Amino acid sequence: MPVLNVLGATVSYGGRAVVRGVDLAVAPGEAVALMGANGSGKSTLIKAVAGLVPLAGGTIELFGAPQKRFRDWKRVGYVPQRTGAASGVPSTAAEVVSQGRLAHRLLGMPARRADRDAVARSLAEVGLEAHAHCSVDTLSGGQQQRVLIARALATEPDLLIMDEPTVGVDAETQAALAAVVADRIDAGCAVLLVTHELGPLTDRLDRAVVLADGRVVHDGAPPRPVGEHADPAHQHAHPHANGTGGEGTDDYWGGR
Ligand SMILES: Nc1ncnc2c1ncn2[C@@H]1O[C@H](COP(=O)(O)OP(=O)(O)OP(=O)(O)O)[C@@H](O)[C@H]1O
Repeated sequence: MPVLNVLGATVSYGGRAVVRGVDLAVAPGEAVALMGANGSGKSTLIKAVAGLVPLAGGTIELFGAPQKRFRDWKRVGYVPQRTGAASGVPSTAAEVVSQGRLAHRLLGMPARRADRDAVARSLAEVGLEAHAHCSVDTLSGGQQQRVLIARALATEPDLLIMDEPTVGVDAETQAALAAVVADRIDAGCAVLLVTHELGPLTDRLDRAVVLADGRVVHDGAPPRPVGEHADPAHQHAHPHANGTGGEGTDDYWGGR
């Protein structure tokens, strides 16, 4: 049974469909990259999976349950895109990461030792144990991004959904975070990762799903960086940018 099964999903903003009839299944322990040009609908699709935007059509099942009836959100960790962890309300890194434990706690009950341990462990995993009691608005953008990753890890999810989690994070830290996620994959956690770059987690990906204009145009082997795409300094051309070639096109996918 897939941990995630998206069938014919359509999402519209103001009557404009930006995700159009997407099918996407993720098996237990599978690591899937969701790729495609800017504006192709990647973030919108995973927000729909996380229950943050409604479907205009199709269905989403989580762990075999229709999303509408799904209540076991502690099995799902979500790292949003580059919003920053600072909310305007002063919160420490540990407080933000504690949000990842809310679904584990009984209503109105204080954090138990298991909750506190999970928060401390997750902060350590992203290398921020020394910053636990710092207000997140005093942290750098990359550190704030790591706080959001720690929050999702603290959930101890069986499905980890991440929207470009390492944007603004330096290469060394990206490699460390990839190792943390790889450990979770080894422990049986499924991963759905929105990414533009073939980063240090590439070797651990089982599949890549590519969207173009809200539709799936590839579902299969992850791309292998070849030629100029292998160069980290290469600027990927996006179809939206110049009307030709780019990620999510036949050009990028070797003329399939
Ligand atoms: N809240 C919103 N209201 C209206 N339109 C939106 C909203 N969010 C996204 N869109 C539009 O929906 C389309 C898909 O956006 P989405 O953010 O899902 O793309 P993406 O593939 O994640 O892009 P990127 O790689 O730039 O993050 C875009 O045209 C975007 O402008």
